[in-house]
Amino acid sequence: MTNIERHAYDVVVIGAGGAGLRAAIEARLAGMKTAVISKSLFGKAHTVMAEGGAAAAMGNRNARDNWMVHFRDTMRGGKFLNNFRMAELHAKEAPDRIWELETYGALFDRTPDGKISQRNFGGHEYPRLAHVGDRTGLELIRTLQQKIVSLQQEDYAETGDYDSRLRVFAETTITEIFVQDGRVAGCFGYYRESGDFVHFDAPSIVLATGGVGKSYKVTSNSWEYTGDGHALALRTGATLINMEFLQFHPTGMVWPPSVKGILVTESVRGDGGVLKNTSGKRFMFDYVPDVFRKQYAETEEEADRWYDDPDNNRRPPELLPRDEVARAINSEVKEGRGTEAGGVLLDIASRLPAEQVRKRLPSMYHQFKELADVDITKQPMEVGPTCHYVMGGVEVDADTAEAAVPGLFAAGEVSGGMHGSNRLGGNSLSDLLVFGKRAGEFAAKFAQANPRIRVKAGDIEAAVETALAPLTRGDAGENPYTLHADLQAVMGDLVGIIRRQGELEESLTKLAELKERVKKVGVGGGRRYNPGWHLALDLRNMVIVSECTAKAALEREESRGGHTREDHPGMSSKWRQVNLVCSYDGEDVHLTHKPVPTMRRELLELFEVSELSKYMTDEELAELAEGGAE
Ligand SMILES: Cc1cc2nc3c(=O)[nH]c(=O)nc-3n(C[C@H](O)[C@H](O)[C@H](O)COP(=O)(O)OP(=O)(O)OC[C@H]3O[C@@H](n4cnc5c(N)ncnc54)[C@H](O)[C@@H]3O)c2cc1C
Repeated sequence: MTNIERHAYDVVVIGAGGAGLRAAIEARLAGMKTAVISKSLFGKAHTVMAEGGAAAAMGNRNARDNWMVHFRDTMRGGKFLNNFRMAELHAKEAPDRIWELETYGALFDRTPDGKISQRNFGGHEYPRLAHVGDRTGLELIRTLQQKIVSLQQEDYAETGDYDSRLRVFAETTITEIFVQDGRVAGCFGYYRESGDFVHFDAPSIVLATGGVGKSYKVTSNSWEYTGDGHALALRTGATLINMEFLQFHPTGMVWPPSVKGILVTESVRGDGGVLKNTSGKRFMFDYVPDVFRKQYAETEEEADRWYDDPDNNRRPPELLPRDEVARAINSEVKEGRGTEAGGVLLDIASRLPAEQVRKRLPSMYHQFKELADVDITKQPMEVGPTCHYVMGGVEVDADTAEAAVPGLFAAGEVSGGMHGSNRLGGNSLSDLLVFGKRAGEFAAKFAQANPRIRVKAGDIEAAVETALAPLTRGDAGENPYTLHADLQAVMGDLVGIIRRQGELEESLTKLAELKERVKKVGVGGGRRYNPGWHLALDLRNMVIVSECTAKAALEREESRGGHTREDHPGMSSKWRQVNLVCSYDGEDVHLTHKPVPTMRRELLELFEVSELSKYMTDEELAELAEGGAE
């Protein structure tokens, strides 16, 4: 019989990025015995890579900023498909979450008068991103870890055991969540180093596993982003929404090939960097869509004046939301005005003195110097779109972060709804703080009200069998690395930044083949640190999540945010009313249409009717007018 280490907790948090750590802190503060589990080393989560900052309407740089402006910007960025309640809570609570981080010991950059500094970012009307140079995620993770350690020290003082109430399980991958009596009962996984199995009985589980980018070849995401939380949720009977919406960040490195996809932070543009094609033209002025025309400058002179006088000038078009900039770069390259490596030029060298570039963008300076031998204080960077963020995710209740299965919660990038069809830069770090806290709080409440159930031995045995299957097949099975490359080719070539009906249909045929091949994946060697085995298990998740994206992308016949259909180029107000919901029957993904929740009236009134008319149907506008003109 296989040896399995068994634990019992009140709350188990899967994921130790910003969302997971914030949730774990909250659950422990509520007195719950909490485990936090991380596939990677503790501290190496994706959050650590975040560069630009966390968006929160603190009004430190411009006193006109407030939650209503932030809410408006977020809804505009998401093209009105956002779960409005999530966007509202996020805008209202983000400042408190940032100030709270200071009480945990975070050291943000400062304004001359000593407040937390805030920088400009695409789609944000005012400077709003609290930051630490271009290494904000590092400080965020450092601070949250420090808080965890301080809580463990308190527990040690009381119980003599650091892990008595809050324990970290690093380099531990969860492969299964168990549901019993209609609610969550526990989860199962393996230690990456030893390959030994571990099981947790727990009434509440928080998914905080991040995104899905590793299904794409050109991506800013790290090896961890294999959609595990998305797939775990589906397999427990929970649902995903908005999976067709993937953010292709406009500026990833395009050269040299070995580093293709690595992120070039939007802060470069926020701090004055401009995009040019190979003829030297600042091309973004040609790509301002009608819905944004009023807010963006029409000439280079006005755009340049905005940096010093934002109240009397309109923003540079380089700071349009990411989907717009990514599509513009894609068009320039396609029309032959890109570089040989398939990118365009991002110039900060001619815009800021060298010492300012090094001070404000130290990571970018080193990244280009070390990886591409380019000195960005002297030369432009070569950049192009890279798969960066998934807007889609676990369908949750906005206030409690609870998924469709009782006891299952989700926060951070793995959850869906908050960002609609496109996320604004900086809104992820604030999202994971706001909803990480909420998920921890409500997971704790659920655990208080629902006793632990002991997972049935048969369910655990089945999980062991599934985990061991690739090793049992051995080298005779399908090679996981080949399968991964094939999956990335399908997703990159057929479900990429610009989508077409025929290609999406082809992707589904190919994904069905891949799904069968993944069932036959095999690896040699044993359980002790075996990356081939780890990938074999991850593929099971990637292939289901990719099916969700491809099916939803085929279904949605319009272009909106992170979903561009060449054959349906415009936004459709009918489609704005629809969320595509994915469920899973153990074999196939199924799609259903669900109405997008209707925004409360006082929130609708934050927008001019002329703006709403760009998004809403005539019936919706008539209804709004009937309610009385305000
Ligand atoms: C280069 C880069 C720069 C960015 N810059 C910004 C920025 O400036 N501002 C901003 O708002 N956003 C930024 N983002 C986006 C943002 O960093 C992420 O969306 C966010 O950090 C996600 O946080 P999270 O807590 O949801 O997930 P993560 O921080 O990725 O954490 C996921 C955790 O889940 C664990 N995990 C995954 N699967 C399993 C499993 N099966 N079992 C156990 N553990 C598992 C991982 O090990 C990890 O601990 C950036 C992203 C990148 C890639």
